[in-house]
Amino acid sequence: MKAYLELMRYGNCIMAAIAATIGVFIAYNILAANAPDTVLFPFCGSALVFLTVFLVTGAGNAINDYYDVEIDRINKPNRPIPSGRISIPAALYFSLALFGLGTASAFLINVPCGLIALFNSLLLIYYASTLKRTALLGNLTVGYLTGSTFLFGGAVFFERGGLESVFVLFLLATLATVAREIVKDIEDMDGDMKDGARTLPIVIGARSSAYLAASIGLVAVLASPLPYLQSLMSVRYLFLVAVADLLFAAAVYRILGKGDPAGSSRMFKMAMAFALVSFLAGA
Ligand SMILES: CC(C)=CCC/C(C)=C/CC/C(C)=C/CC/C(C)=C/COC[C@H](O)COP(=O)(O)O
Ligand SMILES: CC(C)=CCC/C(C)=C/CC/C(C)=C/CC/C(C)=C/COP(=O)(O)OP(=O)(O)O
Ligand SMILES: [Mg+2]
Repeated sequence: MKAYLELMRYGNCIMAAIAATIGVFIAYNILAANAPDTVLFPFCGSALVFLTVFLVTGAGNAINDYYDVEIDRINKPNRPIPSGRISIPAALYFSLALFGLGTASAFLINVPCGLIALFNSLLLIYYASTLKRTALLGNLTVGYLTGSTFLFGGAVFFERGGLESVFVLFLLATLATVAREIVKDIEDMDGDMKDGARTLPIVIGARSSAYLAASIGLVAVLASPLPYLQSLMSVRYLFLVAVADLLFAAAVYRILGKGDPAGSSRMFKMAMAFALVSFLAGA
């Protein structure tokens, strides 16, 4: 059981599910502010949103490790599949089962949510099998998928414009994730090169990739006041996201100043987690 939770990277699943639930809450706040007597908070829908994103994210992580087993034997040999704790066929069937359950639960919410979950599931499989080995396109894909958690939450109110209401959260999460994914590719250059992957650092070099990741990360920081300026978030958000911005700046320094991709990737993730807390507190 523990190995399967590790294969799912359940910490990421919880983060992603919380982000999607924040998307529901933000969209509800905006719609209820404009039509207080006609919008009811969807408790059941929120639970299904949390469950769907938890399952589909876990499926995406599992199928990723299924396709990455040869890279991970070099880069991350202690992961469940290369370490032999989970067999390759078991990992595949586990991932497909999670995709099926997650997509089914999304359709229980409404058709737009079901279609987003189905599209994201197919994209996660295509990313793991193909896209992740293409320069920048793989990074943009993971960025969209991570940012789409907010869109998925807003889609609960699809017919009332819920998607548009959370677009800026989608944008911030996508920018931050793309920056971190480029840094992760710098960290994984050895295994990726042996696997014949043509990631951005392999194509343009680690230093140029570091500058691009830093630039995208700093754009995300500069854009971070937007949810407050758009009245999506309270002033509490502003104070808390300032801490996240400092962590993003530290992540940028780690990769540009110290040439430490592993440390920068960890710092980016801490910044993203703290940014999520600021969304929660400010919503
Ligand atoms: C500037 C600003 C305010 C940015 C917003 C940042 C934000 C709120 C990001 C949300 C992040 C989120 C929804 C994360 C979900 C889980 C996750 C980490 C997804 C991406 O994972 C892909 C990654 O490659 C997994 O690798 P690892 O973390 O090393 O297992
Ligand atoms: C909104 C819905 C229904 C689903 C969203 C699903 C989400 C949040 C996806 C986020 C991105 C994600 C979890 C991608 C999974 C694939 C993955 C682990 C990408 C990074 O893989 P590698 O580039 O191989 O790096 P690793 O070394 O971490 O394996
Ligand atoms: Mg991988």
